[in-house]
Amino acid sequence: MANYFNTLPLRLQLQQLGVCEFMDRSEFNEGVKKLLGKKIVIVGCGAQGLNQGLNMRDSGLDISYALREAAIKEQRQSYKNATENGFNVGTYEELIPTADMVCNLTPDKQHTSVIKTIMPLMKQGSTLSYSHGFNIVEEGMKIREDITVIMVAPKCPGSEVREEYKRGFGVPTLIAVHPENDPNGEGLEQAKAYAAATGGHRAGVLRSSFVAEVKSDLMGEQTILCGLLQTGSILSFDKMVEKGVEPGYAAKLVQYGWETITEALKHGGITNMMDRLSNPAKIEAFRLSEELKEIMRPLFQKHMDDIMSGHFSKTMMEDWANDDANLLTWRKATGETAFEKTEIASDPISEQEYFDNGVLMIAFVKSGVELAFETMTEAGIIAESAYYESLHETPLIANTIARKKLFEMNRVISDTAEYGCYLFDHACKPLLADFMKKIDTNVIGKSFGSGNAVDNQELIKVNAQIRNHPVEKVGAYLRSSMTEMKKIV
Ligand SMILES: NC(=O)C1=CN([C@@H]2O[C@H](COP(=O)(O)OP(=O)(O)OC[C@H]3O[C@@H](n4cnc5c(N)ncnc54)[C@H](OP(=O)(O)O)[C@@H]3O)[C@@H](O)[C@H]2O)C=CC1
Ligand SMILES: CC[C@](O)(C(C)=O)C(=O)O
Ligand SMILES: [Mg+2]
Ligand SMILES: [Mg+2]
Repeated sequence: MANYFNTLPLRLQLQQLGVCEFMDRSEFNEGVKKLLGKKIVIVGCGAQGLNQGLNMRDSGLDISYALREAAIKEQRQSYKNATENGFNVGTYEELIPTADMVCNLTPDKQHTSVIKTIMPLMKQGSTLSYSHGFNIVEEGMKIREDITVIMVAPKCPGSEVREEYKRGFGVPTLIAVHPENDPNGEGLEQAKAYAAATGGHRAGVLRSSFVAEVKSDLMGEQTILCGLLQTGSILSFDKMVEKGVEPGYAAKLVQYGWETITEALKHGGITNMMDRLSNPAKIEAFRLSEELKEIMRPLFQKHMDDIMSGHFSKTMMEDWANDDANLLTWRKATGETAFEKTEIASDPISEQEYFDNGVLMIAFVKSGVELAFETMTEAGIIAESAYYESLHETPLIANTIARKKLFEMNRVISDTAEYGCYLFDHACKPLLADFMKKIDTNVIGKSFGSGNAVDNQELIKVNAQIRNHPVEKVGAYLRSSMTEMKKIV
């Protein structure tokens, strides 16, 4: 097999990268009707498998799980996930042959072996679904011509796919039909019904492509969503402790700080997050963010370039072949960091204090969201897709850190995302060494200071630059359709 994207002429590469149509809510008026009564078998009951299955069953669909025999025999966590939630569980041979749709929700590393095992069992004219484009695009997997191949990709960790659904909302979702596999022309209608079944239509659905999804997803997860939140967590915590802030307080400010400050982002963009600061603190956060953008831009561009060329995928697949040696080493090292090992203080921190004492964290979020958006759109990814993959998903990742720090984030995200997160973190921390030397507790751990007096012209200029960033423009438009979005903090 060869990287599918790299086999395309530039004309088609740009065409597939540019597939991105925001789908009006009225396009989902049929709801799940297209899949009602169909046998849907999910392979893999992990972060996405379990939570998508719960949502789809609650939406009225016939869901069961086909697990590998070892998982059933040893009653592994995936088996417990499925059976403890009352789902029918069987082997591939028992369930795949009668399935109308098979959802491959196993780890990306396993896709080629899983598809080779289940494809011969799939009935003529059935449908195969993915939630990430890696196997089709980066590995170039070929699927039997009679099988329809679709993608329904939540721009969200599996746990929050379920939590937002239970709140009566959903998560932004990219849907796609593989152009090489749509024999009956039914792929899009099936993908729409699947997205509605997960609740995605309540947050926003983009008609995308396998290429556009995989290239944007890899970039978002490696940079702003996981990589920079990991780097920012560790650097912010270490700086506070170095400067004498009580470690338990420092750990709590970071663990819950991302969720609190990005809740403001989720509802009102970078503008609203920055408006939660005093004028002097806002100007300082803006200054820090501009400096961070200048330092990190080459790294963001390198990650985008390596994703586009296939170099990232090649590097990660070399680790797959080496029994995930790097992934497991880096996962262990993350668990050994002082931030991860420090017990949080019991004293409460007010919602506003997370803003007042977290100016540096706000600068990290602003710089990372803007840089990821700018780098993706410069590389041909369309603004709506870049928004979902940067600004909107950051709070959803922050929710996982609030639960159990970086351990929880790296547990819930895919192994692919976790690997990319560590790659970024290892490169970014030394890049920010000189920047962090100048950081003091006035921007992380203690209040930036009282008073609100600033120079009018400077404030007007800063406010204009914040409000006029293109991510704010497309965000205001996309959030206007998120009428069921709920408060979390
Ligand atoms: N995690 C996330 O939030 C997101 C993930 N995705 C995509 O969703 C897909 C699933 O990822 P994710 O939910 O993180 O996966 P998880 O690692 O959480 O779960 C994988 C599941 O697959 C099973 N599994 C592992 N190896 C094999 C194998 N060789 N054969 C059969 N089953 C196997 C595991 O069960 P057991 O080991 O017990 O057999 C487990 O149930 C990926 O394509 C990912 O890129 C997309 C968006 C977000
Ligand atoms: C951010 C990581 C992710 O892409 C996701 C939750 O969307 C993943 O692969 O886990
Ligand atoms: Mg993602
Ligand atoms: Mg991903």
